[in-house]
Amino acid sequence: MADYRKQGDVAVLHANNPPVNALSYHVRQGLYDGIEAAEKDPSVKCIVICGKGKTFPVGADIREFASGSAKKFPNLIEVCDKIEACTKPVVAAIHGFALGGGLEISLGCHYRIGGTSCKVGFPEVNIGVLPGAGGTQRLPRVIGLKPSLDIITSGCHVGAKEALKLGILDKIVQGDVVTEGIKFAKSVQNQPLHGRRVSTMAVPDVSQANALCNSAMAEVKRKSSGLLAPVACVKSLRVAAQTPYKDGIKIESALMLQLMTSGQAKALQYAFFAERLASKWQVPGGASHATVTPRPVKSCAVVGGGYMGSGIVMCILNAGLPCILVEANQKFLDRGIKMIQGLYAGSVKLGKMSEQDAKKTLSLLKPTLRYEDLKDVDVVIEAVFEDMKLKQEVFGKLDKVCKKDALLCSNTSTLNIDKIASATRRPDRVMGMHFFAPAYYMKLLENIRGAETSPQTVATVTQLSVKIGKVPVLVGNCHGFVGNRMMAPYTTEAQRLLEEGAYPHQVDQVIEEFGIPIGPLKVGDLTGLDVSWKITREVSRMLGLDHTKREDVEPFGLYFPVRNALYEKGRLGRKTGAGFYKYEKAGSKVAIPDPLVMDIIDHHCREEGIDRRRIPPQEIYERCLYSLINEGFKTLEEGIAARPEDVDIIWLLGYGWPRYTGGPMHFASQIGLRRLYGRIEYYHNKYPDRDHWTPSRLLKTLSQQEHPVPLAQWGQFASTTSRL
Ligand SMILES: CC(C)(COP(=O)(O)OP(=O)(O)OC[C@H]1O[C@@H](n2cnc3c(N)ncnc32)[C@H](O)[C@@H]1OP(=O)(O)O)[C@@H](O)C(=O)NCCC(=O)NCCSC(=O)CC(=O)CCCCCCCCCCCCC(=O)O
Ligand SMILES: NC(=O)C1=CN([C@@H]2O[C@H](COP(=O)(O)OP(=O)(O)OC[C@H]3O[C@@H](n4cnc5c(N)ncnc54)[C@H](O)[C@@H]3O)[C@@H](O)[C@H]2O)C=CC1
Repeated sequence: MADYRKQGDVAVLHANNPPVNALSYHVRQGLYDGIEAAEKDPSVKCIVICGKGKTFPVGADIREFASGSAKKFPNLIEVCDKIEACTKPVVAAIHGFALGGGLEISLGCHYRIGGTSCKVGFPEVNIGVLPGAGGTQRLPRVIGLKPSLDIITSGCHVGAKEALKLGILDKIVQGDVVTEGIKFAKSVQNQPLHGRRVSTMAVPDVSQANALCNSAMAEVKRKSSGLLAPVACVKSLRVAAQTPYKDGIKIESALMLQLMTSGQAKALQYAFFAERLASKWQVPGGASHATVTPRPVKSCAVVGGGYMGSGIVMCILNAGLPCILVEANQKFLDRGIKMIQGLYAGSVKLGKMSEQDAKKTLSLLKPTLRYEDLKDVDVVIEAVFEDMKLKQEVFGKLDKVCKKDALLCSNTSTLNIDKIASATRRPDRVMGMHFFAPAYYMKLLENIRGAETSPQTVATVTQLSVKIGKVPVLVGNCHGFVGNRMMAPYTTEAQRLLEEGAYPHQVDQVIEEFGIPIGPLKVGDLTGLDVSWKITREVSRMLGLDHTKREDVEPFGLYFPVRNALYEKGRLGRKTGAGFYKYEKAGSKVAIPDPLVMDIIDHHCREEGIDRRRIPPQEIYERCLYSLINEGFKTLEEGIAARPEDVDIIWLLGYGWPRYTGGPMHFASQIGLRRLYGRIEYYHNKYPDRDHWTPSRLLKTLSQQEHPVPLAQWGQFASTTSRL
């Protein structure tokens, strides 16, 4: 797994473990043995380490953390030390990425050169660990403590130019990096190695170590409260400044071992792989990402340039695809274009994009009022108002004007995809593409497969989703799909708690302490109480209910008396400066608990004869989160979600669920399914009229197994009639 070849008097060691040359046991062994062989061979004068295929090694093999193989001899520390101790010059020739253990290997080398587009970094904090093969000890010795703190605690990638400026790279080379590495190695083969072994160097900005580390510690605690890895990184970097390498590495190892076995690291690593699994779809009948070829997409169109549509247009333009935007009238078209131009101007102002690139990107946009202009596009994404009649009208029109193999997609957040598709003569080429707001920023795409959607449509939409920078999750068709469906019991319970004894800030505090950045009632204020009021009215209408009658809507979980009372008083949320909270002024972000709201709630309870009680935080926590999780299990048992990992990715990327718990399903596995089922059954008995407390059959079955069933096997117990 590391190829050894000689080119004249240069030994070239290629890490060879496709696709990203992760440093699994055999690669480490190969590198270790290669250095030993080169050292022993008198004809070898210098050594080049590089990566086969598309990249230099991108780090330790994450899967080996759980299996324990990461510790097996030679572990990565031993490999890096072996390289550094070599008596012949060793040059790292970096192309693609040198991340984590890959960068550590290169810091063990005596020289580092990189291609113009290479990137380096320590992304370990993202998977709950630290650069534990000397990274926290060697990097500050090369570039100083301050930039090391930034790079290691942020996990960000550093481009070649910046890496050269910092001193991580000794040279940037054009052309083939291995050829250049060989040339470079020959040019230094007679240079003394004294001064090139990083572990022997001093940290340059050591005098400021305390001040730098104190401020970095305060910053990581503020930014990522509760996360173990960034704190351990700062601790380990402080040690680098204070102790010789041989002692520092021991402390780094001890911190690494603690992190490796932490629940946070397991959850974050689970999330890493779940995210990569998401785009690997399969549908009943067996067609899958591996068997179906997507159609090429050369151009797109978006119908409706409002809040969502304009963001969707930007995703398409950013991917370098031409996009037509259709609006209902000139006024709204102008508004949409202005919104898009404004966002690009903002990016230019912030230095995220050059003016020239913004201009070039915007030149791909073609605004129009004529549906006929869409006749040649490959994919249309509709983002008009959430109204079935209107969407059917739009799809009917699109079906007439678009070429027959064009795909027609809807950004609906709740509506029935099959009903929308029924307005066309091509239901096999209709799909949901549920973007999250703001669409240009949020990574998640919930792609909804209708009953007649063809596998090739799924393949094409999945490929397009990846091209526009999203993580696509394929789900089945039901009201709210997976994400919004699970949101419903969560927000319902949050509001019902208000009637029983809690106030908005008490509910939100519990949820925010759990790690969801904004509690459900603040979210209510953010989206607008008028919006949720209208949704309740529409859903009630669809179900043939009178939304003003408690007896009608309560059994369907559509009874929100506190929200209604606030709405009727014109408290529509942030935008009016008052909702579940008060705000300094309309549009302000800081939610302030409002005694007036507490009076409204108390008054409502008196009128209804409800004895308010003190609700313990644990009850708030369980009622909001466990009801949501129960619904997640229902999406699995019905085959709406294909895998628990998909449910988790939807909540991690779409709703701000804390990544260090892995997502609602992974979190459930950590609670223990038996215990979870017991609590859900308890609330079901207490609130038998609330359908969302009916325990999921899948959860019940899993909870009754003699031994806990690993999450990856839950699917074997779910429905055989997948609606995906
Ligand atoms: C690199 C990327 C940016 C590439 O992105 P992209 O091209 O989009 O491809 P992907 O789809 O992401 O990936 C393709 C494919 O590869 C898989 N993959 C990627 N990275 C890894 C990996 N690191 N390990 C395993 N597999 C990986 C990915 O899953 C895909 O496969 P698929 O899932 O089948 O589709 C991007 O991939 C990326 O960002 N990757 C992650 C990079 C990363 O996080 N690197 C850091 C890893 S952690 C690390 O390096 C740790 C260390 O620094 C130190 C380890 C020290 C160990 C020492 C332990 C011993 C200490 C104790 C001694 C004391 C003795 C005692 O007392 O016992
Ligand atoms: N707002 C949000 O946070 C999210 C909304 N969605 C969904 O996205 C869709 C759009 O929502 P928003 O962008 O928020 O609404 P919006 O009100 O901001 O924009 C809708 C746009 O559609 C245009 N429009 C209406 N009829 C049209 C027609 N016949 N032809 C062309 N354009 C037409 C309107 O002029 C308006 O600009 C809805 O289905 C909504 O459920 C999905 C995810 C999140």
